[in-house]
Amino acid sequence: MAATASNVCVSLDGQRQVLSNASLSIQKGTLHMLLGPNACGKSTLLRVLGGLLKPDSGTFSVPSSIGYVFQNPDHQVVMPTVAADVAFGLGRQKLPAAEVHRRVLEALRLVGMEDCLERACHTLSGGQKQRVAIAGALVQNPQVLLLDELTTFLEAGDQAAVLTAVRAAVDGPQRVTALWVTHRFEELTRADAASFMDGGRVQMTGTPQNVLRRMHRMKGR
Ligand SMILES: Nc1ncnc2c1ncn2[C@@H]1O[C@H](COP(=O)(O)OP(=O)(O)OP(=O)(O)O)[C@@H](O)[C@H]1O
Repeated sequence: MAATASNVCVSLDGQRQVLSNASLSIQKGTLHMLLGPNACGKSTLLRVLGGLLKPDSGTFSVPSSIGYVFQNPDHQVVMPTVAADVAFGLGRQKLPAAEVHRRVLEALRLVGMEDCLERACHTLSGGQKQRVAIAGALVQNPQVLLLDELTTFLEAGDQAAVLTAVRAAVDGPQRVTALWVTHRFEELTRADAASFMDGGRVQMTGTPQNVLRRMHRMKGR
């Protein structure tokens, strides 16, 4: 498994339980989608896996190299040009300039943005910016990508391009594992597996088709 959570409990405000024995297993090299109603705890579980929030109890296991991409790329794409932004994450590694260029280009190729190296970030569409944010995570060679509602603000064309970029990272030579939180049922068609959360715990994990069926049954009740 690339990432697991086992009986994770989190209470915020010192009392209300947001995660209640949440358990999840993500297979290596898969795109795994996490769905569920508003406020059921999806982002909180992602934050635990990303090491941003310490659970009250339970255990979790993720590799040391994780990339995290959030809903709003404006919070993550901070440099003036695409190349500078993607290279930003490599800054601490003090790599030779040629190596930085090679890795930036490779990451941009994966997300289909290699022709935009010198573009000013403020001229990009929302979806292009989101793909630059994904490249910024990929350039650091993560084993796992944690992706929180990447397409909420995007139109259909941009949404499809972002999904294709993540699929390329999962299917490419790096064989990245991706955990993708979404509200959009249509995105499930691009997933390898899915989990449905409700009430602070994972209620079901299975094929995207089975999870979709279960969600439709619940809606019909
Ligand atoms: N820092 C915080 N302090 C207090 N409550 C919080 C905090 N972060 C999240 N919550 C609450 O925890 C619950 C779960 O939030 P979370 O963001 O994990 O849900 P979600 O399933 O991702 O929701 P959505 O689909 O609406 O983004 C919500 O009731 C939310 O208001």
